[in-house]
Amino acid sequence: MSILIRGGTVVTAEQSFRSDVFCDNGMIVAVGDGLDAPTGAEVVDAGGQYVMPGGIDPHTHMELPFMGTVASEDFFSGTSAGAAGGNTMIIDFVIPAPQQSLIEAYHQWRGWAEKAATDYSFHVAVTWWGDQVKEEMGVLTREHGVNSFKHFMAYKGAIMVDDGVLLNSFARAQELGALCTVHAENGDAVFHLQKSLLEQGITGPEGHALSRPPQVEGEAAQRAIAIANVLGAPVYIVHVSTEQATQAIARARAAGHRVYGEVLPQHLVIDESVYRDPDWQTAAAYVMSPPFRPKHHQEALWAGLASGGLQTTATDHCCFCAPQKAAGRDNFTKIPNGTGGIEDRMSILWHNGVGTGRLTPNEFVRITSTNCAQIFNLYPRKGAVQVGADADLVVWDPAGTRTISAKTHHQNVDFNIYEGMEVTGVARHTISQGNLVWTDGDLRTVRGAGRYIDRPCHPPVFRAIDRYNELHKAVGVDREVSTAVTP
Ligand SMILES: NC(=O)NCCC(=O)O
Ligand SMILES: [Zn+2]
Ligand SMILES: [Zn+2]
Repeated sequence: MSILIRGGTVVTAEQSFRSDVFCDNGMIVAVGDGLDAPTGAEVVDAGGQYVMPGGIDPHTHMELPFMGTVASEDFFSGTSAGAAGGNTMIIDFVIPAPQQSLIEAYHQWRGWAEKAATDYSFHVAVTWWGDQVKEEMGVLTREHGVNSFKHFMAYKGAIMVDDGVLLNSFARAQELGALCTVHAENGDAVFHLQKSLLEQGITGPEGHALSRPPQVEGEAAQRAIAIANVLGAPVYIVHVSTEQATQAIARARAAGHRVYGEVLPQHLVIDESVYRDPDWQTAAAYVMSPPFRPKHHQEALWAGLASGGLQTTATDHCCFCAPQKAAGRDNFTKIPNGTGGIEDRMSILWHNGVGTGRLTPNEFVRITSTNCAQIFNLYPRKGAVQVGADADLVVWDPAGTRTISAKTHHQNVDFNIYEGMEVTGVARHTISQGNLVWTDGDLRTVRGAGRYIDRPCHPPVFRAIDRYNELHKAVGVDREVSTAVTP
């Protein structure tokens, strides 16, 4: 199938220019003015609209088994909802149970993801350590296109790892040319505070935020960065929600370290007051980790995105419906952690970022696709509008408006954390592999049309890091054998 996108303004991470874009056989084959539509080509009128790389969400959890239940959104419904919001790729997480083979878990997730409607890839979590894990990290990078590993510093007693595991895993990943990512919260501190709050009789969702104060994230982010620095390894902090973690990343980057930070739109626009909602079910619907914060943290996150100190935006899309959240009715530590939003990420960021002058349209592209593609070694196949790139595009209507609601969204969850927000900036058409999968409100995704995308190790930045580390490697002192002292 071929498709001509006519009359729009192409917006990339670097520049904006009037141009048509012609796609054939799943790829962009021409970018230029006045392109002709060959017979049979579909023509999309992009007059007055922006033609941008499709959004890439580097942090989702479709059908994740978690906290005694399974996330309600599966790979088909989730990637379809993503397409309705202008996304054309996700990077989800394989999360092996402690002691489970990483390869076995990887195949489990690959099976679940076969129903995805748009392209996808996987980070693999390291949830325990041993020779088997070390070996399997190598197999995943060499044979299965995995170039990033995830570490949870929280969820004590489940998938949390300690500093010893971080050191071993970061060192191994560095050897393989793979990037380590971390969920930065001090799990011991969270556990301690949870216990103490329950003892005080605080059992409601407000306890969730009280047990995970900003310092808990700031300390863990700083520790993960320090551990990475000790090894000369890069590190990527997922869902940065606080001023403290933002500053830790900025300090490290100013000192020349390769540290990356990801922000979720929900942390930019929703604050901690939601946990004090008098309705338990509403308050519980917002339970996610890290939790929503006092408002002033939002300004720090926006500043991080605008300054380039924070590079990517994701959703951590992990949906649980009200009956699932109800598992924590009497104890906030049992409320499944997670919120949705893959359908709304792009609109929330456009409306509150570009619409308020915090971001330029080019910066918007950078933080919704290009930086992610570069950091996780997908660029320029993804995250670019250029000949030879995949035809994964969004035709963005900067003046279009919609009101977000669970009544009209395509996400398989009964609540929308942005309920009632009216946003300007909407995906008018989404093109995945050269096919129109969302057009003027019509969702045309196909179950199973998504492809698993390999991500090779050793992206360019790793070659620079390897060179730097080689020039700065530890050198011992070559001493002459001493004859001065004889026993
Ligand atoms: N974020 C969240 O609350 N749930 C999903 C697991 C994680 O990313 O921590
Ligand atoms: Zn997390
Ligand atoms: Zn997550």
